Amino acid sequence: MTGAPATTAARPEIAGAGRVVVKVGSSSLTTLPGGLDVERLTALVDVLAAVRASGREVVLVSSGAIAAGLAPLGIDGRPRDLATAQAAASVGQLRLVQTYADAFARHGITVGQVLLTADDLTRRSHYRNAHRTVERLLSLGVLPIVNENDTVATEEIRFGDNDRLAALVAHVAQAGALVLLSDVDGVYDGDPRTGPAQLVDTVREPGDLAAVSLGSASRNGVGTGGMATKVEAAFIAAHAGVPVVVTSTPQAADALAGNRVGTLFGAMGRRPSARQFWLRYASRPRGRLILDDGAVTAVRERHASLLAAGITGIAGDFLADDPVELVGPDGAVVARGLVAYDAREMPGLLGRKTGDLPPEHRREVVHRDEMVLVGRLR
Ligand SMILES: Nc1ncnc2c1ncn2[C@@H]1O[C@H](COP(=O)(O)OP(=O)(O)O)[C@@H](O)[C@H]1O
Ligand SMILES: N[C@@H](CCC(=O)OP(=O)(O)O)C(=O)O
Repeated sequence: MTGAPATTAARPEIAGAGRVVVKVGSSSLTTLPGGLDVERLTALVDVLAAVRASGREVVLVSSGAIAAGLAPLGIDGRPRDLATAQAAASVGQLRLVQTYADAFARHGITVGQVLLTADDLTRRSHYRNAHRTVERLLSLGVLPIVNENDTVATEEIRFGDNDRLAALVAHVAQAGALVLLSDVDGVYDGDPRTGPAQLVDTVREPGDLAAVSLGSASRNGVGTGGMATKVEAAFIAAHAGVPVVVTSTPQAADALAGNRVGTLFGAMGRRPSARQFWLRYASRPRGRLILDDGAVTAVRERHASLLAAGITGIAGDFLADDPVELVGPDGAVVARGLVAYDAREMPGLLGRKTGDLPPEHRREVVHRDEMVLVGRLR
């Protein structure tokens, strides 16, 4: 059931998206003293149920597990230590999905819980698995509700914020649009809490936000990233060819109908292959290859494969097929790619011309098809 009806909406790229990922932040689902705000959650469910009834598919990325666990545990304010946050998430996630399940059931919609750790998207095989699961849930008519698996995620392996998770899910789910819902109705040219600010209507390229200052998270202290993580997530999705609207939760229906609310980030590139997207945004590099100036130019300007002759050093304990960063002599990251050798094989290859190497080592160190250039997002 993909494919929304033809539209005359102000933002046809959103209205016409047959599959949408909607992300809602903690600040929209919880009350100031902590605990779930069932009324606001139910209002959002009603909107999403109507979107489903119009024949579109919906994947919901919902924050709120930690915030929803605070009141039942008698904890005041967002916990600073990981173990307490994990305990709160354990209690809160259950309440969160149970409340969603009940509210969606009133519309005859079955929900499925999908809890992801960063490893599920940073490892290529797991990434494919996440894609298959979401696809199957949708084909069965289930509405997937995604969150980070906070109870097991440790500091080092966290996504950190659900905005970025939502951008990755939009790609994993091959969505046509992403809507990021929060307590503020769009991106302003300055933090609206600290003074008068103007809503940005549309962002077509990163330069459109060059002069914008993006402050910290919301007033009630339950959100994590503030507008900065939303903008970064919006750019990730937009660069992957997925248009994004950043707006407030009460404007969800308008945003999904393609009406002119919030801030639209137009698609900023063709949809990359799953492998390219994963390499660029989701993979976790296991090491670094240091390139000389000639290799930087060859990789960046001619999109050439990386040969041993242009590598001056390595760092990290990677294995063949692991993702690594390609960095210039100044330490700036130029590209990411899948390396063709184990780190322990590399010292004997560095700086040597391909013809001088033994036959088993005459292949590229990183093939151009296994490489993506890394530019600045904004
Ligand atoms: N330039 C800006 N435009 C809009 N909002 C901003 C900006 N800078 C900071 N903010 C703040 O970001 C907050 C939203 O982020 P956050 O609290 O993380 O939300 P959520 O919990 O919904 O993910 C808003 O309350 C807003 O005050
Ligand atoms: N996974 C965490 C949410 C982390 C997060 O990004 O929160 P938010 O900034 O409110 O979207 C939770 O469910 O509490």
